[in-house]
Amino acid sequence: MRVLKFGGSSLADMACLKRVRSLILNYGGDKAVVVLSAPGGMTDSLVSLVQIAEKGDDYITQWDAFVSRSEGLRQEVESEYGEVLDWPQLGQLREKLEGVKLLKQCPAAVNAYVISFGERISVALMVSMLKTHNAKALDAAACIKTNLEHLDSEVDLDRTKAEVRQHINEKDDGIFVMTGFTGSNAEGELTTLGRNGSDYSAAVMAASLNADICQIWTDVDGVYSADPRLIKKATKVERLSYKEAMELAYFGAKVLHPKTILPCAKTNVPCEIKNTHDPDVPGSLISSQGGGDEPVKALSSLDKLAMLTVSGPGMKGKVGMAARVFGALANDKVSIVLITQSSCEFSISFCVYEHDLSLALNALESAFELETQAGLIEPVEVRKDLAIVTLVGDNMKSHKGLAAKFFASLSQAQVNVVAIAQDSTESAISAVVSGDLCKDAMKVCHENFFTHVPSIDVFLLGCGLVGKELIKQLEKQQAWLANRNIKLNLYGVANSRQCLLSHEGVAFEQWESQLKQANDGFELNELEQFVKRNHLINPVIVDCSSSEQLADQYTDFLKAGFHVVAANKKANTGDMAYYRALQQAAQSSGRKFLYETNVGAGLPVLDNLQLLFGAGDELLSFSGILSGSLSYMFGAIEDGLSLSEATAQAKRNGFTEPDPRDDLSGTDVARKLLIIARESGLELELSDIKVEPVVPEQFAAGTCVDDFMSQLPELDAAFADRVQSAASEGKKLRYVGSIKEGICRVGIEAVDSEHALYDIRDGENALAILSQYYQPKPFVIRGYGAGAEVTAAGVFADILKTLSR
Ligand SMILES: NC(=O)C1=CN([C@@H]2O[C@H](COP(=O)(O)OP(=O)(O)OC[C@H]3O[C@@H](n4cnc5c(N)ncnc54)[C@H](OP(=O)(O)O)[C@@H]3O)[C@@H](O)[C@H]2O)C=CC1
Ligand SMILES: N[C@@H](CC=O)C(=O)O
Repeated sequence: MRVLKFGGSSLADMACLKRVRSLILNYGGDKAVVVLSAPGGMTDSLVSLVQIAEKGDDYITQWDAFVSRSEGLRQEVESEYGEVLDWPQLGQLREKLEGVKLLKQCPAAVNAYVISFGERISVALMVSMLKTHNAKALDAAACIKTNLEHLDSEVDLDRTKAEVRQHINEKDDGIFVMTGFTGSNAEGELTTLGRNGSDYSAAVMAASLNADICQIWTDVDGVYSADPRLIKKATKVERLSYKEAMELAYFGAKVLHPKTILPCAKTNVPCEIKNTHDPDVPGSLISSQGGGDEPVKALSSLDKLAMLTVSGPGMKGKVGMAARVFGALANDKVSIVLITQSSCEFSISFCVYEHDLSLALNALESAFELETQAGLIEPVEVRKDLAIVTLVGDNMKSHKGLAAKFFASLSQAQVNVVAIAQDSTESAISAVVSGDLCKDAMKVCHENFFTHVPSIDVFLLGCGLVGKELIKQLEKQQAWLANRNIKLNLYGVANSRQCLLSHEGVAFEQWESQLKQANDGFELNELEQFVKRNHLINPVIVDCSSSEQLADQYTDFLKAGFHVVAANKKANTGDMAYYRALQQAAQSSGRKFLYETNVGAGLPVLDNLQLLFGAGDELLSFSGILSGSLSYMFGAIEDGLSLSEATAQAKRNGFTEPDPRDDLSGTDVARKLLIIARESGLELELSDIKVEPVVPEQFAAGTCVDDFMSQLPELDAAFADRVQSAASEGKKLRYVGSIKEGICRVGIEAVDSEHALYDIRDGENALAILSQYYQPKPFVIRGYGAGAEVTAAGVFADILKTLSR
């Protein structure tokens, strides 16, 4: 014997009904009980008719639509399969609705009658469609026995078993078609099993008949690792235990009615979820064996919850307080979703559905009226808009560290945990979180437990030389990233005037033209809204501008939950208080502030220094060439170029700062030296760095870049003389930064062929770090220290570092 249940979406129209007919014939075998829901959307129409009638309003438009849909289905069936017998009496239904309208109220028994009408229509249609196969209608009211409640009633399994066996005996073959969602009480009155209760009807029938299987046919392939509407990457779970299925159904897996599993579990009947539209795809099988070694099977979430906390001195050590709290709620039929209690017994917190909140508050108010007056119980504390995220898996008990991973994931998603609960069998861990963060929590947990494809969500500010090259590299590396299971999305690009944000991700081939059409410039608020709306969990602001105004906002970026990756050196060379504030903001927000390219462009300078200092090393002294453009220019001048020609060439090569005066004034090198000094623990300001500029200070002041470049030839002769005079002594000029005994200097040095920096030219940087661990020979880093490619590559590497803990 098999039990097959078809939901409303599988019965929505004639095409669906015909598909279900053939599924019954293919999957039902010789002997099957088929349980049917109402045609999709029909129960909603009936509920709405009751609501309109209860207000005493005219419902004729809705009624006509209901009749036309029902009669339309009947005509279609009759034209192909002959007369539909036992067609439900629409006239009687109308009479009931008229009564409701007149009285402006709908007794529960009448309500049950009206809202269960759709199932009767489905059964009448299907029995007719299967009359050639001798299908018989089975009266659910005669079989399924419930408690006295008319709505949302509970099935009495023992009585039902006895009744079912009266109607179907072991020897009977054939197809029995039964209405889902309904039963009858001890008074013989019609009852309903709660919305979507047809699954429950099917499970009860399967249990009563000790069926071989209970198949729930629906519009999805099975139970998913998370709700696929929330998590696009959710995957089907092929095998589950009854317990896993129950936890999932209870905590929000919409594919299963929470009450469905218990009857099957009690009688050890396997339950299979199958897709009506894709029957060949294997479904999810729920059985006592469960299956699979994975410690975590799925994640579920439940929203629209409120948490109530009952507390006060009268709670402590008082026997029976919990019983009174929950007794009061049970009396008023408030369902409790989750409970936690503090170990000091001072308070009990629990979650209820928001629609039950006022009922719960009233119940508690009357139960504890006297204690509240006496100050023994505090007024009940309420938190609304909450959700529960639950991790489910029978094998969790044999794996350590899953709870830690769960809570680390929530923290990674910047989600605060309001309360937690774990069942003693360790097959479910739940966290109560703010409702608006539920999707973020689900996304990160799903990523960490199932897909293992972490995402990085980039917003690029500044798309000049370095920024543009970065976009090229991001595009080029997409396949490399995909191979390593990393999803790197570029969600926004901005220049100083415009900001392009795209929900689908900025198209690599079109970003320039699209940015041109964007209206306003970058605003942090807008970016925050964008991240919220799109539930992005690893947002990174990448600053490839040289804007001071952006650098001043980094602490706000970090506090707003963004990682910050900066090629821009202005933030780290602001005043010392801001430098400290940045480190502090990164630490307290749990977000990263990364700026490897601030010194040596793509060379691994700062990372190495931080690791060395972290391991207890101390800087003794530093000396090096820190400017790629000056390294290039000084070499080019040795080869015969003038200062102005060499500067223009360095600019064309992308080695100079956006304003080359920053290089020639020594400011850019001073900034880098200051950053090295600060990283090594010196508390200095930019003004503390002693700077000898390449060009006189007054020469650079006041003019714009173009004027400066056109006036620069005035200095060519004097500079050529200086280079020449060094050469006559066998020396070369190098622009060197040094730290000795806490004093930082940058300036031109003439070095001979024995000097380590003699050969450093063509854009190369060289850094010699003499430290406690690296002496008497220093730790040396050498390589190209400027240029769009190496810098963008360094920025890219920083972006990838946001994934590491
Ligand atoms: N070149 C190199 O080798 C290295 C450079 N760097 C650093 O990289 C940064 C970028 O250099 P580079 O690419 O040459 O500079 P560019 O001048 O080529 O590009 C700067 C970009 O920043 C944009 N921008 C300016 N202000 C803002 C703002 N408020 N909001 C958003 N965008 C803004 C500009 O927009 P618009 O066009 O509208 O002005 C432009 O797109 C600099 O800070 C530099 O010090 C670091 C290491 C090495
Ligand atoms: N202008 C800078 C670029 C890197 O920071 C340089 O020349 O080194």
